[in-house]
Amino acid sequence: MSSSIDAVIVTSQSDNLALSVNGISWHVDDVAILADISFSLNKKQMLGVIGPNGAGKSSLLRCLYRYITPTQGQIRLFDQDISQFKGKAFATQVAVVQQDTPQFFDMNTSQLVAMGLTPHKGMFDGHTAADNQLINDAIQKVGLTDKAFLQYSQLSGGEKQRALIARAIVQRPKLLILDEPTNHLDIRYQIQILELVKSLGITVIASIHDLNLASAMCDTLVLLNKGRLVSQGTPSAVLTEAQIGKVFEVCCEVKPHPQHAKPLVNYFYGYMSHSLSQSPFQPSPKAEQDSSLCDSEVQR
Ligand SMILES: Nc1ncnc2c1ncn2[C@@H]1O[C@H](COP(=O)(O)OP(=O)(O)OP(=O)(O)O)[C@@H](O)[C@H]1O
Repeated sequence: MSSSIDAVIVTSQSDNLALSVNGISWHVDDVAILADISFSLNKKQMLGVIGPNGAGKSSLLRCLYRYITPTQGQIRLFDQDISQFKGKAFATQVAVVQQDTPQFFDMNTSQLVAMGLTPHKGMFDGHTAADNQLINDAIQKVGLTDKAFLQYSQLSGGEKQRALIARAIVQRPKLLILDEPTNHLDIRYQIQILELVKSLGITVIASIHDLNLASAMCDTLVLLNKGRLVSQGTPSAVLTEAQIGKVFEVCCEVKPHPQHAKPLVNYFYGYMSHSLSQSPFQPSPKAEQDSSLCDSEVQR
């Protein structure tokens, strides 16, 4: 009796799983860029990948979208090993907005966004009215309607980024992977673009440097350091003062955000890691009074 109930529960959990990463490592010349990383992600959740420069965020995302093949371990997407997907089938499931936007496409914004239709089309298929509607809607969602017929090369860095996100929207993936999508964006578009991708109702994985943005927008976070997974869980579980202090070597306090109550990180200036040069700032009086605000290894 109890075993049949267990079986039902196990089935429903795996049905809800978008991605499972099991013990992946990636070595280059015997150097472990990623080491023994495991985590899972439910469907329609937004996962933020965070960590300092060089932590392995882009390398992990590249494994997920098959740009690189892990040396060890397995990645399953919608309960299928990602290595078993045919190229076009994978492109109907997964869209990617990479960190380094290509500087030159000899096409205008609308033509670039239309490229998102490619995995869904045969070689001689033209655009239908519904396709054109999809393209125009995506361009409007990222705020580029007035730049729809401007050459891609003439867009600003942030506009290029938004055009590439519109292309990914048109691709209608089940999983959207974004490598530092907010890199070139001003604060309005950082919030707007992440709210937009969240509103698509699909599974999203994004590497994000801004911990407060990651906290506000993501359901779950993966914290990497030196190629290893330090922590995975809700923003409250991952973004603790101790963990941020240790991994990023900064001094901070974490409080509930006044609007959404998820962690809000306030950084203190004047505390430097031993490896860095003298800070131009003095420790804040509040931080100085309360030594618990700083990890002892970080505090001078
Ligand atoms: N093809 C490669 N060959 C050798 N080393 C590599 C390669 N790709 C990445 N690395 C190294 O792996 C480490 C992790 O790089 P990665 O780009 O994944 O980090 P990241 O967390 O995305 O960093 P950032 O926040 O600076 O973008 C870095 O030290 C990088 O130099």
